[in-house]
Amino acid sequence: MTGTVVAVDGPAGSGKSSVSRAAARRLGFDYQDTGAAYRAFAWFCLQSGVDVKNQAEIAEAVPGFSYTIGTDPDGYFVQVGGTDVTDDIRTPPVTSIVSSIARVPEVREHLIRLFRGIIAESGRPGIITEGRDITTVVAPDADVRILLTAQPEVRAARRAAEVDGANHVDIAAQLSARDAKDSKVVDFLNAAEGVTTLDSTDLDFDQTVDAMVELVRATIKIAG
Ligand SMILES: Nc1ncnc2c1ncn2[C@@H]1O[C@H](COP(=O)(O)OP(=O)(O)OP(=O)(O)O)[C@@H](O)[C@H]1O
Ligand SMILES: Nc1ccn([C@@H]2O[C@H](COP(=O)(O)O)[C@@H](O)[C@H]2O)c(=O)n1
Repeated sequence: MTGTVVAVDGPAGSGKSSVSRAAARRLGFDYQDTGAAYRAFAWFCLQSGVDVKNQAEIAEAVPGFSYTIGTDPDGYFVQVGGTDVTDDIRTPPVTSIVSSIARVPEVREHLIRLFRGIIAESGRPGIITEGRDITTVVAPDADVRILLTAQPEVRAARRAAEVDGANHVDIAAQLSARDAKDSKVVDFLNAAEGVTTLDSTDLDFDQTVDAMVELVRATIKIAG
């Protein structure tokens, strides 16, 4: 039986992966990073010589995509056909094409089925799944639905702090370009009905994790 399902959406760099993973660890839940699947498929297309400007070619590559993700927050990994791609999917060549790949309907249909299967098969008391369309498309009936956001300049500053010598202006432009492209496919900038907005602009990392954990615990208490 599926436990508590938590859906988290938000723009690039809003803290979806890091905060969701830390909250899952605290709650003893599984954690599913759906952006990793789109990135892994983009990596697979590059490796397979698919013309990433050709939607038909991208769609034809879908059946050959074999994907595994670790949902233990302490055992995160991403594999494509047995190859570990956990780090490779975060590199600029993948990040620069992932939005074009993610807008192909056959890709979305395939991955959404896969995400729902992973949620259904979770053996833990709950699972936090994060991405762009989790609260609205993948798991609209989730027990807890959160839009995690932060002001664009704050998101860019946090991302820039991850990389030595990063150019803050370039990073802000990249985040905003990706959000503009992605938000043509799904709306993750506005909270859908019933979705709670968690704005971390003025919160530090631990305060944001505390707020997410509290939202989940409050729901479990009401339900139980
Ligand atoms: N409230 C916060 N205070 C300070 N830093 C934070 C906070 N939330 C997240 N961060 C940091 O911001 C950076 C971006 O977070 P993260 O990678 O989790 O975002 P994301 O939404 O998953 O991004 P993307 O969509 O690009 O994958 C990380 O370095 C993370 O530690
Ligand atoms: N539910 C989702 C999740 C992700 N995407 C696309 O994947 C890209 C990478 O996501 P990250 O969270 O790892 O940054 C993102 O830019 C989207 O193009 C998606 O469409 N739906």
